Amino acid sequence: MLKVPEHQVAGHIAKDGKLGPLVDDRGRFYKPLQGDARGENEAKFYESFSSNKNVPDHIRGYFPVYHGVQLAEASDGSGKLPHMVLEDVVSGYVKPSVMDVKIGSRTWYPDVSEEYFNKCIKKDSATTTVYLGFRVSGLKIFDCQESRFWRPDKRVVLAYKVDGARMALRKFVSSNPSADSVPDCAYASEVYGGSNGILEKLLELKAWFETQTLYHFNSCSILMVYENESGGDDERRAQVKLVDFAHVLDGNGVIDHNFFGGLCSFIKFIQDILESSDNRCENGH
Ligand SMILES: O=P(O)(O)O[C@@H]1[C@@H](OP(=O)(O)O)[C@H](OP(=O)(O)O)[C@H](O)[C@H](OP(=O)(O)O)[C@H]1OP(=O)(O)O
Ligand SMILES: Nc1ncnc2c1ncn2[C@@H]1O[C@H](COP(=O)(O)OP(=O)(O)O)[C@@H](O)[C@H]1O
Repeated sequence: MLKVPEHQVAGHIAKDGKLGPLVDDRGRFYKPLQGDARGENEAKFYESFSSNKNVPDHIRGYFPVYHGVQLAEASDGSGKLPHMVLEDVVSGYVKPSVMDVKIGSRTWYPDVSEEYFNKCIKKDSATTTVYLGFRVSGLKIFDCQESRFWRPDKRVVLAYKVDGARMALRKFVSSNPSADSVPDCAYASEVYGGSNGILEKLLELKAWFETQTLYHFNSCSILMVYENESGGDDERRAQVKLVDFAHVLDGNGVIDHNFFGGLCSFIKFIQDILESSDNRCENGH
């Protein structure tokens, strides 16, 4: 039986009779193909990527595993529709904190319709996309002090300016994300830092983007996840995955400078948070 994902933070959501993704209880995420070119384009990307021998193995891990397209009962009650069957990135997490960050200083790309171009330009300038090369698209953080999830309204998230984006990235690794007080960044060193942390993963991705010319990842997001349930091994299981390939184009031998630049800018924000939280620990507060 498919159900609405509990931890989806952005994009089209399967509620109020709308079309959106579903999950099963075996770790799979079913993303419906939208009735326009977007769905087909994304499925085409997954097909191409899965069989592309030029993608290094260590880079594949940054993408959800693709299990093909299957007919499934759509969330909007319209009957059976084709869905891309993907690895559910948050399955197996008990209390995941999740954040979706759309990378790039523009979401439009050559040859889009004037209508789409105008829509993108408007959103890109109203958010931090143009200025920072990324924008926070959605987040849901487990507040360990309050023992509940905290999720700001979508309109609030899309209104973040530079300080808002920085604050969200600090809150993401804090034990007090919903408080009005300063986020404590209590988990920065475990989640962003360390050899299994998010920064290391982003740097590995960056190294690939320095030279890869296979694809241009327009309007694509980095999904960050980690666990808040304290298990025996204290493992945060921090993950970085790229999602949303509805607007990916062939790279045609050209570097994806839009994604690469945004990724570098994003990395700098994470490094700054790590540095400032390290200094706080060293100073004893
Ligand atoms: O429908 P909206 O206004 O929520 O916009 C969607 C965006 O949500 P946002 O408001 O930026 O959080 C959404 O952004 P996210 O995936 O949420 O970052 C997409 O841009 C989506 O367009 P597409 O599927 O990428 O072509 C956008 O969908 P379309 O409006 O293009 O269908
Ligand atoms: N493979 C996945 N596993 C788990 N969650 C996912 C996966 N893909 C997407 N999501 C969730 O769905 C949200 C929207 O995904 P996205 O592919 O951007 O959809 P849309 O095309 O509707 O914008 C993401 O922010 C994330 O929360």
